[in-house]
Amino acid sequence: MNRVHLNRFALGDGLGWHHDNSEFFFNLLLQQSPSGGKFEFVPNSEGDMAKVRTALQSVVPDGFVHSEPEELAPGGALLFCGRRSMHRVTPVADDALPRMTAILNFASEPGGGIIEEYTRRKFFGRSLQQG
Ligand SMILES: O=C(O)CCC(=O)C(=O)O
Ligand SMILES: [Fe+2]
Repeated sequence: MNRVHLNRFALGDGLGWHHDNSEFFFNLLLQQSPSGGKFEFVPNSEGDMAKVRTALQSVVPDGFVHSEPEELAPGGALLFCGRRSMHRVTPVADDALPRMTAILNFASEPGGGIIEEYTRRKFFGRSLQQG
């Protein structure tokens, strides 16, 4: 395992479409929002610009975007290859409960899949590195 982080998505928070640079992650759902805050993905989009462009359009064909299973409840988990399949978290639309996840990222080589300074700041708003 190369990295662990906790995500908390409150009202209006989401995460845009992206591919991860880790090999895969274990995503433990701690709390789900009643509305929005859904994990969505486009299977096998890595290197497929047509799929990437389609996902970025406002209207996508039926069945193009997949979602985490409806029955995934807090305490449930996903094993996901975020390098291979573009994914996002839709904005949370309810201020009663934030979506909260614990993400364990795995790399096959020591030091692999480390996220760069720019991405750390964009994702997390801060970084341990100075400057
Ligand atoms: O919090 C989630 O459910 C997914 C987060 C994610 O895609 C990531 O941390 O790279
Ligand atoms: Fe991700």
